[in-house]
Amino acid sequence: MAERAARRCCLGWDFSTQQVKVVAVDAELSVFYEDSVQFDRDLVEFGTQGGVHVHKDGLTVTSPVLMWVQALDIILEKMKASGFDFSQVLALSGAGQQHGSVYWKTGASQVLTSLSPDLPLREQLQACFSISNCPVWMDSSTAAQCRQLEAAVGGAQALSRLTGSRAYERFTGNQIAKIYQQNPEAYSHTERISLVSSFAASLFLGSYSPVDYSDGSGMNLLQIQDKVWSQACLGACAPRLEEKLGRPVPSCSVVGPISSYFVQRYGFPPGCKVVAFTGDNPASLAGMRLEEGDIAVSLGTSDTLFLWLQEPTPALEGHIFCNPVDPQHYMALLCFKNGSLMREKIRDESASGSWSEFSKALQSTEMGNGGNLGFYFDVMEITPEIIGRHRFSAENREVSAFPREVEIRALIEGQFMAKKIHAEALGYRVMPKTKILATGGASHNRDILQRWGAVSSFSPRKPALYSSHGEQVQSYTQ
Ligand SMILES: O=C(CO)[C@@H](O)[C@H](O)CF
Repeated sequence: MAERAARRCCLGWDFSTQQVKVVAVDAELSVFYEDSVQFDRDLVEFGTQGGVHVHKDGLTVTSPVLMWVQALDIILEKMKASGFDFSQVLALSGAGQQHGSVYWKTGASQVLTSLSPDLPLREQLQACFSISNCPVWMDSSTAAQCRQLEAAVGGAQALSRLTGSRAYERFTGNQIAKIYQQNPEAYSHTERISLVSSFAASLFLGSYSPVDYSDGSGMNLLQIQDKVWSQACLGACAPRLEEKLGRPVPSCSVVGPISSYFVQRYGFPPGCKVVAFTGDNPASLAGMRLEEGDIAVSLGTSDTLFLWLQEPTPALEGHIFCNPVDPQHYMALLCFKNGSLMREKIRDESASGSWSEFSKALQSTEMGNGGNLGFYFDVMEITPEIIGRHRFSAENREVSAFPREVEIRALIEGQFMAKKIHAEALGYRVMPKTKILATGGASHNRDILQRWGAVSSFSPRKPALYSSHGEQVQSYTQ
């Protein structure tokens, strides 16, 4: 076989809710390799749905940490089997679903630093976690811990000024507090707590990687102005927490060279740099090269709307994170939990599980949906905190059902109107030069995007709308 031309590159990793994905990017920023492991499809023994387990209480949501570890084993073996030349990898970094937390058992660091290159990660890390099922961002079971934290620091607004957000159930500090309160023995046997992003970086580093400022802003623990842990918040959540978290670092930090495990097992060069991983949304802001005044919409498992800010403007709704690109700046974010999983449910119910049927329904109905409005929250929504499906006819009467085409348009228009209304309530404004950039799985569906463009073009300043490929999407007026 002809020798493959050497192609120096960097690897980008995404440890998201539903999959682990890798892309290889060369010096011309061309993606020449990508692969993914879908948890539900490729790791069926873990029995997840959408990559998670929703517990019987309907509020607790977790994912098995060993599923994430094994997914990495699988994807690296697939790369190796495909003949991927790891020796050309100069550096790697990545993203993780925000707010999720991983609990390393006392003694795990010794295992992590002395991995045998003859064995997969899962086999060696099997006994390294004090909590097997990690709380993830879809969890909403920590309302009590949220109230305790807000009370400890002087209320919701005070907490928002300090950490960029009032207390949110999915935020890591409240999740740690719940584990300390309900499973004190596991907490006492935990020597390190990582976010999903820093957990992934730790696997490549062969030691504990620090939390970065940007993803650390999603914990209700980091003072976003000073970039240090808030002693008041740490103390309100759990004892001796700071020693389990380590010191946070700027999101663009090189945290060290790749572990010898990957050099010997896969052929990475010993000098391959590991750059701090960060949260999926901060990574999207960085990857999309968002500029001041632009707005990004990420249509993923969750839908998020975010933008670059020079100054923090903490409020009681939405979040302010440290900026992943410029540590002196910030980013604002609104999160909508009923994102792609909600769209997939309506697709299955009203379009026979087919995206092309879904698109046809959007094409066959008018903008404004004849005055019919719908809001669909099958799981407890974050923005705002509400659950259930709520449909209203043109006569403003609540109805129990819509015809299937009307239902599909009501879902999409309702999701985008909610984003616009909540964003404007926080002061986000479409400016003359505003670009709206779309990313995430659903952004590949032009029919969905064009409805977002139509909704956002309600404003007099008709912003330019771009897909995840960077192409401008002409938003129909229908
Ligand atoms: O909770 C969120 C952001 O605050 C979600 O967008 C998660 O990051 C999705 F993984």
